[in-house]
Amino acid sequence: MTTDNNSEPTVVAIDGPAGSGKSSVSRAVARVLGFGYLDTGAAYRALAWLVNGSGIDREDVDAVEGILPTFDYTIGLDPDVVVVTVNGEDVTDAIRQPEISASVSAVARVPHVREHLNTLFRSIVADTYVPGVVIEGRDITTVVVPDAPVRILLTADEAVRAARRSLELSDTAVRVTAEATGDQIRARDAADSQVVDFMNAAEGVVTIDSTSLNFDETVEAVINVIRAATEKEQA
Ligand SMILES: Nc1ncnc2c1ncn2[C@@H]1O[C@H](COP(=O)(O)OP(=O)(O)OP(=O)(O)O)[C@@H](O)[C@H]1O
Ligand SMILES: Nc1ccn([C@@H]2O[C@H](COP(=O)(O)O)[C@@H](O)[C@H]2O)c(=O)n1
Repeated sequence: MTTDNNSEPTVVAIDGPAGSGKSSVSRAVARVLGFGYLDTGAAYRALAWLVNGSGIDREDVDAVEGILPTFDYTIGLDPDVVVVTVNGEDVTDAIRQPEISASVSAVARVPHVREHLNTLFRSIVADTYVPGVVIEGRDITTVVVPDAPVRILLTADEAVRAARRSLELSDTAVRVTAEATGDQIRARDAADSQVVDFMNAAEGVVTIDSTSLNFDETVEAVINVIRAATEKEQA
């Protein structure tokens, strides 16, 4: 892929439901293209971690908004090493714990939180020196960078997402059935869908359904969309 060193980074926006492969596929795509990778869900998770640790009631919108000025957040863009810190503390692993997955949607539904984090995401992308950035989440194609040259909705059937996620979890000390994982995915998607639509592609957004694709085929499908869009832009 040709890129101009003096130009803005090529922004690849990817949305999708829980377990659709956004983070793993985006990281792989970023590696292949030499792009940065920005996981926006990590910021919502990190804020939920701070809220939980502060003893704040996460349903208390004023209290959640009130903690934002003390939320000093950093995340790296290197797809090989994603390190997340809050107020200088490394929370990379802590934000992946089940209690954070179960509580993050409450924090993410606060409008002021979303505005605050969206401003942060845009400034991280603007300040980067890499040729491109793959940025993934729930409202990237519609709210964060709706004018991105490449916008993709990555999806897969719910049962397939649950099976993939439960396979991943069964590799760890936590043994979770596909059924229990399916319930968690459904609950989080239902809560998150009340705030943003990531189940239906907005106008101009390309849907990639990986239900019957393996991981490498999905990465290839995303790269093909990026190549087609950037070649069209350069023509
Ligand atoms: N096409 C695919 N074929 C097989 N496995 C896949 C495919 N795409 C993703 N996976 C696997 O599915 C699991 C879930 O993917 P991933 O964590 O990237 O999803 P996600 O959309 O980022 O989820 P969340 O929103 O919950 O963070 C991972 O184990 C990943 O390797
Ligand atoms: N653009 C986004 C990204 C994430 N969220 C919220 O964060 C949660 C965790 O996201 P993961 O991608 O790590 O699963 C997610 O369930 C949403 O509540 C968001 O609102 N917008």
